[in-house]
This record gives sequence, structure tokens and C-alpha cells, in this order.
Amino acid sequence: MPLINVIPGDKIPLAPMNVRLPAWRVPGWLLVFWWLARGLFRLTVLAVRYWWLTGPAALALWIRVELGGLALAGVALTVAAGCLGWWRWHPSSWLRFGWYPLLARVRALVIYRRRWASVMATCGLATAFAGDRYVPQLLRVRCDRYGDELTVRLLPGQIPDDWGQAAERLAYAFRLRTGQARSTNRPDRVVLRLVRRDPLAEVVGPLPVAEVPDFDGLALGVDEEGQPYRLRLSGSHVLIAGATGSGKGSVLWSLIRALAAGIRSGLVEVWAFDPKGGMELAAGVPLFARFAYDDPDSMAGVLEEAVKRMRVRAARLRGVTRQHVPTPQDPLLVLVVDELAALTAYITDRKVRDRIKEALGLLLSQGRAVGVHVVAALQDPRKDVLPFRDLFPTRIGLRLTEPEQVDMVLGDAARDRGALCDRIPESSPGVGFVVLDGVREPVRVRFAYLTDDDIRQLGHDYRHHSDTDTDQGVNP
Ligand SMILES: Nc1ncnc2c1ncn2[C@@H]1O[C@H](COP(=O)(O)OP(=O)(O)OP(=O)(O)O)[C@@H](O)[C@H]1O
Repeated sequence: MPLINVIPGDKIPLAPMNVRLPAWRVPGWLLVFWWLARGLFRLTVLAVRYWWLTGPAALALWIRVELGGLALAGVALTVAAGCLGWWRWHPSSWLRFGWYPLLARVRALVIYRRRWASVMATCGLATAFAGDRYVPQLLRVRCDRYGDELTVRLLPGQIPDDWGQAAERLAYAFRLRTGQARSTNRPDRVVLRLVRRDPLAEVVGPLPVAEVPDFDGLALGVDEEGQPYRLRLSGSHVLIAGATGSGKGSVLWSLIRALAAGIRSGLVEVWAFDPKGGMELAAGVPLFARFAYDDPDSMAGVLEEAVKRMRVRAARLRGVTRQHVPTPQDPLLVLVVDELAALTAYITDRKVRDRIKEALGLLLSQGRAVGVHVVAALQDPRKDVLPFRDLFPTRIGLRLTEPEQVDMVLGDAARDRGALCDRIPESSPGVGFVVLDGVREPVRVRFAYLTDDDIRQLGHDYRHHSDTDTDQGVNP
């Protein structure tokens, strides 16, 4: 007879063993003694845990009792003067070893630990199991100039993306505005960064031009740690998306500036495409080997020329090397497109549009290894542009108008991982998130801003070594 209604798996016994105990009579004094002992033990644990509060308090009490109030005031003044002296003498070490650790302890105690359980529950990060409720453990709080970093042990079943999704809610729950979660090298932990003060509030001026451009790390702006942000161009294409006025121009110009020394020496050729009539890029014409604008047919022609050059180079390098190394005889070719959608979507002539799409597709899929790179700005993340998105290993999202546009441009789950492009205020042009293929967390950056005068000066100082072949007769 076959077995029916059998569930494969380990059966959980309802009552693994008999836990019923016989009734015991406990005398009242023993209970009181037990409560007192337990209370004393907990107090001792708290006193040891908060030694940085209890230690000085005990010392102050001892001085007050043994030596009097005047001595206590003297000691307090000496400590205050010591801290002040340290701060004046060596501010960075005072902040690093004195002020921020103290601030972190106080904020952990007064803000984070006090409200931890309720915030976890209301932000959906607590869980229940077998009738008990569990909240993630707050392991450490660190402070720096701009924010707090909370290291948290994940509950079973949680992943860093859960914290990424809740980061903004958590920030507001702790009365801050922005939050971001990132994974660590330990799979049971996540670091939540809550921003107290925006480190990218200040406008970043033009960065110094390197004598020889480092294609593996072009300095384009500053990151949240105040360090120069370096973008790898070698082996990559760059897509920049942002609403109107979000500062796409500042990314393009920062990148061109970082390449400027190579442009002058002939190591780099920039071919510029400005389909919006040349308004954005015209100021830097002396820097460009080719400058195409306005006329779609001629832009298609220049793109096809780039494809031809790419093919010739690929044929020459095949079997010789797997990665092109730029030289003045064989320069790096950087195609800068100011509005990608104007090339791929808005052109009415279907034939020309198809030619452009085909050339772009070829350049994006085959150009990286042979030193042909596309850097394209995009205002409108429409469907027509999306087929190209995945061919850009580096994607930059500036301010966007809708939350849905973030994943559309930067890739799936980019917003959950912290690329809150739709929350960038209009008052912060040039701020954006950089997403690199294969790198989980986006990096928040403020790109350097070049005024028209800076761009003209750049064109004057770093003129392309042979600027006679500019397309369509646009000359400096
Ligand atoms: N990195 C930056 N830092 C500070 N201010 C900036 C920055 N980038 C741009 N701005 C300011 O924002 C304004 C708009 O910038 P920009 O024209 O580059 O935006 P855009 O995204 O290219 O807009 P559009 O799509 O309309 O051309 C600039 O005139 C400038 O005042």
C-alpha cells in the first residue's frame, strides 16, 4: 500500500521533551536577594560598559570629597585647557583621536541606542520568531566631520539591500536627511552611513591638470571624504544622465580638462558632437580634433569615420596586444556626445538615425579595447536610449526628476543601493552618483565646475596639436 500525505523533511516535534517541572516553594527573602543580586550585576555591567562616563564621574566625586570643590574646578579647567591646547596645536589628531570618538560615544548613547529598537521595528528591520522579537545588533558607531557610520550585525534573512532600501527612512527616524548602506567584507555586517552635513555642499573649482593624463584615474571632482574622485577611462565608456541644469556639462568639461595635457601632446583626440546646435561645447573648439553639431547627416558621417578608424586599428592590433596603448601616432580617441537622445531618438530622418545607431552600437561594443571611448550625456532616459545603456560600463547619475529614472539609467537596484539621484536638490548642480560595472555601491561625487572663461582658457592653453581638421568649419 503506497504511503500518502507524507511530507519530505525534518519534522519539528511539538514538545521535544517534557518541560513541566514540579512546583517549588521559594521563600520571599530568597526572591528579594535574587533581585538585588541581579540588579547589582546589571549596574556593574553598565558601569564597565560606559566606563568613559562612570570613570571621570567617579574620579570627580573622589576629588570633590577628598580635596574639595576648588580642586575639582582646577582639574576641570586643566582638562579643558589641555583639550583646547591639543586642538590648537594639532587639530587633525585632536579631531581623530579626541573629539570624534567622544562624539561617537555620546551620539551612540543619546541618539542611536536609546531609540534603536523602536526605529528598527518601525522601519521594518525587526523580525519575530517563535513568539520572540529580534532587532539587529548595533555594534559600533563612528563619527567624522560629515556623518555617522553605524556598523550593524544583520539578522538572519537580511541582506545589505534591505538596509539600502530602508536607509532614507532610518535617516529621517534619527532626524537626519540622507542615509546610505554599504556591505562590508564580512557577510554578517552592514554599514549604515547617515549624513549630518553634506560634504559636497561647496562648489568644486577646476582641478589641476596633470602633465600626463592617467587614463586609469582621471581626477574629475571630489568624493564624500574630500578626496579627489578619479574615474577610470581605460577600457570603459561613460554615460552621464541628468535633468536639465543638473550639471552634465561640468562632468564633460572636467573630463576634457583631465585629458587636456594629452590633447596638447597628441596622445588624445577628442571628437565632439553637440547635436543641440553647438551651445554646450563650442567654447572649447580648439581642444577638439573634430567638432560636429547640428547637421545629423554629417554627425553620422563622423561617427562612421570613427568606426572605420576603430576597425583599421583593431585589424592592426589583432594578435599583437589585447589593449591599445595610446601614442601620439596612435592616439586615444574620445568621442564626446552632449545629448545622446538627440542622436538616437529625436532625428526625424530614419535612415540617418539608423546609421547613427549602428555606428554607435559598433563603437560601444568594440571600441574599448582599441582605445576608442564614448562619453555621452543624456537628459531624457527614454526607451530609445536604453538598448545602449548596458554598453556603458561607467554610468553617472546627476539630479533626475523621477525615482524610476534612476534604475532606468544606472541599472537595476541602483537606487536601492543608495543612488538617490531624484533626491539631489536643484541647488546642488554637479553632484551625482557614479556606478561602475561590477562595483556594488554607487559613489557620491561633486564634479568640478568650469566657467566659460575657464573653458576658453583651457582651449587656449591646451589647444589640440593640429586643429585644422575641425568638422563643419567651426574654428576657434
Ligand atoms: N559642478 C558644478 N558645480 C556648481 N555649479 C554647477 C556645476 N555644474 C553646473 N553648475 C551650475 O548649474 C548650471 C547648469 O549647468 P549645466 O548647463 O552644466 O547643466 P546641464 O545638465 O548641462 O543642463 P542642460 O541639459 O540644460 O544643458 C550652470 O550654469 C552652473 O551655474
